[in-house]
Amino acid sequence: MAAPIAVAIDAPDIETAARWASEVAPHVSTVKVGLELYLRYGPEVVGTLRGGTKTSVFLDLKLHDIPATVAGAARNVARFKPSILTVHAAGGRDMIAAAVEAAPQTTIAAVTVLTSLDDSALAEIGLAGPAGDAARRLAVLAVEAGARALVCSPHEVASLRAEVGPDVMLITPGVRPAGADRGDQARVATPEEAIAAGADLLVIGRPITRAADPGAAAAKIAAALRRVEAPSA
Ligand SMILES: O=c1ccn([C@@H]2O[C@H](COP(=O)(O)O)[C@@H](O)[C@H]2O)c(=O)[nH]1
Repeated sequence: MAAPIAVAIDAPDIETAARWASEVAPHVSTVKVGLELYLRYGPEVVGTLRGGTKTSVFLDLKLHDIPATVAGAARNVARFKPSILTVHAAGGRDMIAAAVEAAPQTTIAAVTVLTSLDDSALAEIGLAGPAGDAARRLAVLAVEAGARALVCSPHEVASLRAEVGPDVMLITPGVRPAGADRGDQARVATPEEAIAAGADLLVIGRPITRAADPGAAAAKIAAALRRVEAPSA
């Protein structure tokens, strides 16, 4: 079975994106399209990756605007049937509810606190921290507004799970295999730690896509996750 990994296909062009996606597709459940590709190619990139791989396509556009504008945007992209669409929880209750209502066939995932932010970055932008507390506050708000999925760092998975229960999908970027470069990510953990904490879907980009062999890198992480899920096997 494909591992619960969404590979972040943050590629400079659609040819590279299609190559990475087809290499990782045998090993993972999902490929993720973000702003870099979507702003260049629009819906074409969703069709290309879905057609070439048969994996789910997660559209990580992190919508954040007034409710009417987000509703319109969510309605438009829902036509391309992404499995998941992200909005920023900080857009507020009405904005999240508007996205959920506008895209009933798509799982709306609310981004709590970006995994690139640490406590001092949060203080600088005036968001009451620490990050774990802010993520919990935003998670509760988002779920009350109708979101069925949350994006958080692996560090917050256990406390969010306790807060929102078993039915909300917890999606974690900020995942780095042991020894991998953390780059611009601040709140990180290994794939094994994230899955053991109870994450449903791990978002992993550069540790896979920038490897010499992305397919082999994805297969190696998928195998490590299987060992966590079935420790006695
Ligand atoms: O809080 C967040 C929300 C989204 N992301 C996205 O996940 C990937 C992570 O890529 P890596 O190369 O594994 O760092 C990227 O597409 C981000 O836009 C996130 O990192 N943190």
